[in-house]
Amino acid sequence: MTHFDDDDVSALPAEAEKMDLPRIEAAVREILLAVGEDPDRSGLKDTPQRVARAYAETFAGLHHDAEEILGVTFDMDHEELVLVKDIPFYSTCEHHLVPFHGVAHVGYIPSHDGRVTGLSKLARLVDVYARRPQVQERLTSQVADAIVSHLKPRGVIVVVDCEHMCMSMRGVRKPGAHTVTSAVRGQLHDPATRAEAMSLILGK
Ligand SMILES: Nc1nc2c(ncn2[C@@H]2O[C@H](COP(=O)(O)OP(=O)(O)OP(=O)(O)O)[C@@H](O)[C@H]2O)c(=O)[nH]1
Ligand SMILES: [Zn+2]
Repeated sequence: MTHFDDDDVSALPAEAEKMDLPRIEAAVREILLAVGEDPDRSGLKDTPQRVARAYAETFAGLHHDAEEILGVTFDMDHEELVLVKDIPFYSTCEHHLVPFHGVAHVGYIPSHDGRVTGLSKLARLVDVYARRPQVQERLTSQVADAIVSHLKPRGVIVVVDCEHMCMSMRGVRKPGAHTVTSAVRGQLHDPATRAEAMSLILGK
């Protein structure tokens, strides 16, 4: 089995320290054997190590939480909708361990005391939950609920639009099919407020 030397370690994401990379390597080697491949042929010899390194990145969100991202807020006199749309992300379907990917639109109406977060933090929050074995519905509600817990906003809307590789490349084989999920909290349940947010999300 390949092991990580000093050069490899410097290329690893920090989260790798919390993962058992040799165990991932051993498992990948087993999968290659099980499907009828020769894991010792030259093209595959470094693959278990590469996959372990890639998984450290793909599943890095397991070792982060919303508090790290939304723990610091600042005051701003803005009590109306803040929306970051078209946040691209990649996640991993927990049923088949293949990617699903697309965009998230994340909006909230700040609390009366003006607790606001940096715009980039909304995109980082999406990644914290995307970089895990996931289903799209849970990803959507986790992002909304993290914003509710940490920013105490008056309302939240999260809309996620994805293509699932497990539906495109195998199984039902419907490339191009999109799955759209939404999570709405607080004042964004109000039809007019929700309609305004949706028109901003859908507007080009
Ligand atoms: N609700 C939901 N379902 C998902 C998600 N990602 C994948 N799936 C579905 O999970 C289901 C798993 O169904 P199973 O019948 O257990 O597995 P399968 O035989 O591989 O199913 P097929 O994909 O239909 O071949 C499939 O219908 C997938 O489309 C997701 O994010 N949310
Ligand atoms: Zn799947």
